[in-house]
Amino acid sequence: MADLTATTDFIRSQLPSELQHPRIGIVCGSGLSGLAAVIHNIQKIPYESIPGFGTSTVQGHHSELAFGLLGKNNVPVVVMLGRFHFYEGHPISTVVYPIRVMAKLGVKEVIITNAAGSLNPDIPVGTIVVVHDHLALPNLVGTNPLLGPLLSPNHRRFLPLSDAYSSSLRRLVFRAAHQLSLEKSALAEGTYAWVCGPTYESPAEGRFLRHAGADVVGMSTVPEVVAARDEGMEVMVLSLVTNFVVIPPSYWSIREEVEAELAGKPVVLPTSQIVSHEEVLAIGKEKAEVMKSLVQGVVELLA
Ligand SMILES: O=P(O)(O)O[C@H]1O[C@H](CO)[C@@H](O)[C@H]1O
Ligand SMILES: Nc1nc2[nH]cnc2c(=O)[nH]1
Repeated sequence: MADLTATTDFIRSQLPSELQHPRIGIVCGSGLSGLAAVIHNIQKIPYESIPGFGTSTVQGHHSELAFGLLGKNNVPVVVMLGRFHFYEGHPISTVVYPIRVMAKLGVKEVIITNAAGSLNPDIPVGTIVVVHDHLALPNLVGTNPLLGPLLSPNHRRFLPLSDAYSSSLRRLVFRAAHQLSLEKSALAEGTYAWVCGPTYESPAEGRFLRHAGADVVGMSTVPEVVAARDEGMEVMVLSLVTNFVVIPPSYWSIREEVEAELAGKPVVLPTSQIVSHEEVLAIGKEKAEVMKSLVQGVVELLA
């Protein structure tokens, strides 16, 4: 891992003193970097210039670390305008490096956003899911960001994750939503499944994740959550549902379809939907305002 002190020294050298000690860290997911528009006194540092950072290569992810003041009460924040995904080929330590940098800069709470597919018929596209738990298949089978030697004697060897998603921060989301007069249906609570990607789920994988208890699925966030907890920070995650994961019934049979055709019986084909990153970004754009207001509302309540 790169040297955290060198990274934070470099970052501070690029900032005026009032922005050097951010209180809250924010990660903007696919298509959700519009938050930058409401940050006052914003200063952006390109990822490629920061020691230890990779470059975010995914469409809809800017590749800049922003510092500034957010909300009516001018809370100093550090914002990742774009993140690193494991599927981009970054080592898992690089994926979570900015989170460790946030901790080193003094951040105590991290708000993480992402775009995700819904596995739950009760959670439609456009809903913002307040994540209360996760299912991390990569963590369970060997792609855990905490694999390897302890970073310091202060880090724990066995990190519990039963309380990873702060209940007090989750409460604040619903309070902020109330202040914004959001409809009840705008928010849901649920479990996020982290998959490596970059493929979207096959129907059987979608069914599997749903049966395992996940409500939404995406290719990010959980490594950041794990690293943030490892650094002792409080975490809140908001997933914007940008699409449905297609889960046709497993009993659909092409043989029965052909036999029905040959027998001259009516054939009802399952509706087919193919998810795309363009669709993900389009919904992100549509819902950017709500996400922005919600994050800003939580920051105002927190500080
Ligand atoms: O999780 P974020 O970065 O919001 O992006 C989500 O959208 C992309 C797929 O469309 C994947 O990267 C997935 O993880
Ligand atoms: N894995 C996964 N990631 C997503 N990100 C946005 N939508 C999806 C999805 O359907 N599946």
